[in-house]
Amino acid sequence: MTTTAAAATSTPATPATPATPAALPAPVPGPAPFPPAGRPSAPVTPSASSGPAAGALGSPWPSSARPGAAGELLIGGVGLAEAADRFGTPLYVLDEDEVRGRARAYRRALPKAEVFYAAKAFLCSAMADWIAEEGLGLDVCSAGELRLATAAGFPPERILLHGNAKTPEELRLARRLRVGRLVVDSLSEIPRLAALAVADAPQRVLVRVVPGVAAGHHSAVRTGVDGQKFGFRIAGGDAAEAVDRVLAQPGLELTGLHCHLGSQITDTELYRTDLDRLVELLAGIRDRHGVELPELDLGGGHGVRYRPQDEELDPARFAAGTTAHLAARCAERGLAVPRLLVEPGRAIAAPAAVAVYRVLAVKHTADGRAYAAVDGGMSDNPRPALYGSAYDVRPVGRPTAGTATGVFDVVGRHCEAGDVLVRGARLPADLRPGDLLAVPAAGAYQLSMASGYNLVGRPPVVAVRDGRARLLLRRETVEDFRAREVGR
Ligand SMILES: Cc1ncc(COP(=O)(O)O)c(C=O)c1O
Ligand SMILES: N[C@@H](CCCC[NH3+])C(=O)O
Repeated sequence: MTTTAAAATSTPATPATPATPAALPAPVPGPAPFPPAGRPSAPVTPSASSGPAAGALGSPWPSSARPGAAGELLIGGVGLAEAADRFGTPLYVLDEDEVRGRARAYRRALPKAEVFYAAKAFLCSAMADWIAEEGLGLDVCSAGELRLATAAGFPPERILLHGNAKTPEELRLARRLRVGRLVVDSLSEIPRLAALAVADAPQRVLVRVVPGVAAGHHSAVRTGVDGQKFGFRIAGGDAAEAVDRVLAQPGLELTGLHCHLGSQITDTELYRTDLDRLVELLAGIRDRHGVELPELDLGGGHGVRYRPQDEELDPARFAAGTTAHLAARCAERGLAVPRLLVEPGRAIAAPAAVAVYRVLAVKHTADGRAYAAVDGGMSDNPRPALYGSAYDVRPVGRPTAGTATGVFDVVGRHCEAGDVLVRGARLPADLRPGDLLAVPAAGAYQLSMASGYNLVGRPPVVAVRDGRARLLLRRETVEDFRAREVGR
């Protein structure tokens, strides 16, 4: 076993690795000094592009992605290698136009619906600004998300608050800020919320229900089924009871039902099955209480491509299928068609970011395996370790055309054998320390679930647009951790 490319003949590679030992590793630069927070930085000069038009790389890369000279990859007109040198690695590069374009696509596809971006996918003040400017609402599920959004100026009436365990403070805060809608998830919160109601402004609420539809990429995110903590089951009558109790509270205005099936769903048929059950419940509520609820929230869960071969859920197809199906079912049951609400998170944020890592070590083992160890890992992207999620990866910053390739596991730097970011990646066989690797579809549930493991620190986020890069979030340092230490 060696730790350089010199012994790469043991790589399960095609064809054989060049016999010459790798050049000395390129120096690994430390983080560059940060420009003042909140102000656009000087433009990063776009490298001369030799590649085809925008979108040339196709999904899962942002549509602005295009190859530049000498192996550079441009996102939003900014070279990733250049950004890595300037801001350090690991680095998350967020394409503002991709976020805005995806938000707009939802509004176009669902012009009569209300679209809420699910903040849990990734939230910072700039993201809240873009979402607000594109006319979407915001789905939050904690006081933290709520405070960040409103501090950034997001209009509270366009916010919807979720949570299976809302604290009394969260309920009070939501009322004080006059949050537009609140999704009820347990019987005990109904009287607590009603007690906070203000006479002139009843709180609009939806009741979260469980239709018994299994959907989502992993059991941990399947929330449309029995036997998990969210919502009220339709089967068995839990949902009907919750509706009864909300309707009995004069301070609460029940506007509709909410259902979130799960996450990373690519089959639109599942939403139609969901609608069948929701419309039956709406009809039951009409029959029992004489009220027709005006809103139906189908949650989020729209799947994206992590690799070129993956399926994705097309918002336009989703929109066409669900609106037609809802109208047909409502007509059958003699119901007025409720307004749709949707809460996509991943589908707006994931494809907009690319994670950039620097290779710190390359290891070829006598049993024919090859590992590329990078400077990030499960602390910035826990998804592979949590769900076995698969990703694409490509080298950036040096020409690779015509280079022999080998199969590598791209591993993180954390002290767990399960800290593997990408399994079985095809990368240049002469991959060496100092090389840069880019991982697309990095914008959702990576930084929002990032941790302080091993005190490595969470990476910075740089927004790119029109050839300019600006730092949104600086790198977390050990000083941030030490600042929280108030005793010893
Ligand atoms: C209630 C609710 N709404 C919306 C979302 C957003 O889901 P996704 O990012 O898969 O669209 C989630 C998370 O899965 C959720 O729990
Ligand atoms: N964290 C999950 C998605 C959870 C969505 C929240 N309800 C993932 O990365 O796939």
